[in-house]
Amino acid sequence: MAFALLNHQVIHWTSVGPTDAPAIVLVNSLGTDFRIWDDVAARLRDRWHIVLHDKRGHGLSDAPAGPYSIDDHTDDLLALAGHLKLDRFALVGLSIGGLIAQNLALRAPERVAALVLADTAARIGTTEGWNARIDAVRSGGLAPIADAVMERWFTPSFRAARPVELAGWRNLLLRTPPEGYGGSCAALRDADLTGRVGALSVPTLVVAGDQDLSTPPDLVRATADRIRGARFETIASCGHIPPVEQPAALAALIARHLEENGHV
Ligand SMILES: O=C(O)CCC(=O)CC(=O)O
Repeated sequence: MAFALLNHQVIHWTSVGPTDAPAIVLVNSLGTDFRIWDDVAARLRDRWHIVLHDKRGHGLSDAPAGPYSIDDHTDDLLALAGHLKLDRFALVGLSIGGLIAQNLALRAPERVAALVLADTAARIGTTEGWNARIDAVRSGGLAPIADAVMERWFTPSFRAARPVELAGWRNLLLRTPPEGYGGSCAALRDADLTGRVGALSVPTLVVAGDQDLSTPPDLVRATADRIRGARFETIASCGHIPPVEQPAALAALIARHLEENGHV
């Protein structure tokens, strides 16, 4: 693991796999850090250079006072790519990470060889919903929302069969700084790329967990329908966090998309 000072923030990052292989940048979701990608990275690291980071407000990165914007998160990611001298890379974004990925691919399409958007949309949630979540976290921290979040992240069968892992991922959520979590909720509240995703020019795969309650498959598919040439796939027996619940299926979809688009 490593740290870099980017846009005046300490950003925690790591990479695995051969540094001379084509790069994949994985961008994580709200209330998580880059450990959610461990089981996906393990499946891809023989063939690709995998770059991971904790977005601001999360993990071991700085959590400056919010609100943040999708452009702030995108600026941090572009700065990390510059720091690592990554001219061109595949970009895989989960949920808010998918919004960051869409935004980066719109701002710097020449940098993005291929795009995978997982459990995300051009617009996620409502202003009222995000403001309520920001208020809840500001007054009570993460604990009061944690059980409801776990029900959206993971299917009932995962929660029943893997209670110890569930407790661990709940701990990850609980340890997210409230300022960082709320700051990124504001970024979600203020981001609406609906009118812009039609301009995406990068080969795009859009993926949804079939039981995702945060970004349900119909919402995810609606964004895929706006992106020229995008392919839409669902992952069976999966909630909002496929890299944890169905890493093999997600890794296989990513690998196939990159192979089909020559990023090998
Ligand atoms: O996961 C994200 O990045 C945002 C979507 C969300 O609200 C997740 C959740 O249900 O808590």
